[in-house]
Amino acid sequence: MSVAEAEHFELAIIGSGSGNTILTKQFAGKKVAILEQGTFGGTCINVGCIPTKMFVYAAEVARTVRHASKFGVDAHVDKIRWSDIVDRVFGRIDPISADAEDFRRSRTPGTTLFSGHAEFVGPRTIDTGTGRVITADQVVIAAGSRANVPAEVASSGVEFHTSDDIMRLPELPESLVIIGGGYIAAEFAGIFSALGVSISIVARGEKLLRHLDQDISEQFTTLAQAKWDVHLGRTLAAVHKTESGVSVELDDGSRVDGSALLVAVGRTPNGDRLNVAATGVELDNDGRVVVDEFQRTTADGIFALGDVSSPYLLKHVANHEARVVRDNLLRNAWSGSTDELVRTDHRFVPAAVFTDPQIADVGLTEEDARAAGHDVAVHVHTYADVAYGWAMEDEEGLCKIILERGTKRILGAHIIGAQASTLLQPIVQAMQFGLDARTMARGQYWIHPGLPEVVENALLGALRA
Ligand SMILES: Cc1cc2nc3c(=O)[nH]c(=O)nc-3n(C[C@H](O)[C@H](O)[C@H](O)COP(=O)(O)OP(=O)(O)OC[C@H]3O[C@@H](n4cnc5c(N)ncnc54)[C@H](O)[C@@H]3O)c2cc1C
Ligand SMILES: NC(=O)c1ccc[n+]([C@@H]2O[C@H](COP(=O)([O-])OP(=O)(O)OC[C@H]3O[C@@H](n4cnc5c(N)ncnc54)[C@H](O)[C@@H]3O)[C@@H](O)[C@H]2O)c1
Repeated sequence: MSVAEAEHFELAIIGSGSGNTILTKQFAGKKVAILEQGTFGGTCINVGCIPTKMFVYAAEVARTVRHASKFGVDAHVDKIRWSDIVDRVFGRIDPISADAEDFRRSRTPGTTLFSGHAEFVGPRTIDTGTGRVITADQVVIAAGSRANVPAEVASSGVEFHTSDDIMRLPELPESLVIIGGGYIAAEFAGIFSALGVSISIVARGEKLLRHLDQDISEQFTTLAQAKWDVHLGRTLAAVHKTESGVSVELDDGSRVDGSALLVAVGRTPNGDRLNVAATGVELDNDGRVVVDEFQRTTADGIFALGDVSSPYLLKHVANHEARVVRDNLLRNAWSGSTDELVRTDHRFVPAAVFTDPQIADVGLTEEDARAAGHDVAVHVHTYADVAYGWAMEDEEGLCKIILERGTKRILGAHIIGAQASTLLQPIVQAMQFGLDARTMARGQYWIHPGLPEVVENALLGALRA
C-alpha cells in the first residue's frame, strides 16, 4: 500500500506496553491505531517486572525454608519443581496478555491493532509492517527498550540468554554465569541461587549495583561475594561452548564456567529502529527520543514515553509519563501556550532491586548530595538495632537517611534488607509532599515493634548527626 492510500487515524500508539494504558474511556469513539511488533502488553507484564517478581517470591519461599533452622525450626527443601514454578508464573501472565490483545483486536470499537514492526515513512505517517501505511493526527511513541548483547557473545555462536527467555528455560541449570552487575544480574542471581543454582557474576565495575549509594553497593557486594562467585573489575574477552555448557574467558585470561549464560548488560531504547528522522523526531546521544516536560517530542503532534525516551527504565515512571501523555493528548499541546498542559514530575523517583536482600532507594546518594554542595547529615541504622530485626535474626539490613542539615529536608533514603521497597514508600511520600525529617519522625506514631522502626530510628539518628 502506498502513502497516498494511507488510512487516517486520530491517534496512533507505537508499543502496547505503557502505551496501551493511555486508552481509557476518554478515548472511546476515537479512531485509534495500536502498533505492536511483539507480544501484546510489552515488557513489564510479559518478560519484566511481573514475572520476575513472581519468581522472586518463589525464591524467597525456598530461602526461608533453607534458613529456618536458625529459628529452631528444622526444615529443608525437598525439591525445586522448576517447571511448576514456570507454569505458575506464565500460566497466569500469558492469558492476561492474550486477553488484553483480544480486547484491543475485537472488543474496543474504533481501535485497530496492527501486529508488525512499525516505522515512520513521513511526518506522522507510519508503515505498520503489515502491508498497510497509516497517518495520524497525533502519535505516541511508546516503543520501549531491548536487551544489549556484547559483540563477544553475539558473535560467539554460543547459546546465551537474556531476561527475555531465561525465565522459560526448559530445565533449571546446575550453574549460571551472569555477565553484568546491575539490576537484572542482581535479581536473577537472587532468584536462581535460592533455587539451588550456583551463581557466577562477571562485572566490569569494582562493585555490584555501583549506581547506588556507596554504603548500599558495598554492603550488597560483600553479601554477594560471600554466597556467589563474583568477578569484579573484569571484562569479557571471549565466550566458548563446552561439553557442559559455556566457558567465559575474561580479560586477565581466567575462565568462568557454567551450564548456562545470562547476559544482563543494560538496555537500548528502541527509537533507533523507528526511522524517526522521517517524522522529525530527534534522538539524543544515548539514542533516547528527546522529550520536553510535557512528553512532547521535537515533532508536532508526537509524544513519547517510557523506556524509549526516559533514562529511568522503570515501569512506574513509564506509567506516570503515560498519564501525562494521556492528559496532554486531550489538550491542544502544540497551540503555542502550555498553560493547560500537564508536566512530568521526576523529582522523587524511587526504585527497588528485588534481589537478596531487597534494596530500595529514593533521592540523592550521599556522594551526589555532597557533590551538589549540600551540608548533609547522615545516619545509617541497621535492622539488627531494632526489635523486629532481632526477631528476624537479621545481620544484613540497613537504612541510610541523608538530610539537609539546616532544613531537615530529606535528600535521600537508601535501604537494603527485607521489605526494603515497602519500608521506603513512606519516605517517598514525605519527600514528595515536603514533610521534613523531624515531622516525619516525631509527628506520627510508629507501630511498635514493627520493622518500620528502622526508618524511624534512621531519621532520628540523622536528626542528631
Ligand atoms: C527483567 C526486567 C525486570 C524489570 N523489573 C522491573 C521492576 O521490578 N520494576 C520496574 O519499575 N521496572 C522494571 N523493569 C523495567 C520495566 O519493565 C520497563 O521500564 C517498562 O516495562 C517500560 O515500559 P514501556 O511501555 O516504555 O516499554 P515496553 O513495555 O517495552 O513496551 C514497548 C512495546 O513496543 C513494542 N515495539 C518496539 N518497537 C516497535 C516497533 N517499531 N513497532 C511496533 N512495536 C514496537 C515492543 O514490542 C513492546 O511491546 C524491568 C525490566 C526488565 C527487562
Ligand atoms: N526492579 C527493577 O526496577 C528493575 C529490574 C530489572 C531491570 N530494571 C530496569 O532494566 C534496566 C536494565 O537492567 P540491566 O541490569 O540490564 O542494566 P543496568 O544498567 O542495571 O546494569 C548493567 C550492568 O552491565 C554492565 N555492563 C554494561 N556493558 C557491559 C559489557 N559490555 N560487559 C560487561 N558488563 C557490562 C554495567 O556495568 C552494569 O553493571 C535497568 O536500568 C532498570 O532500570 C529494573
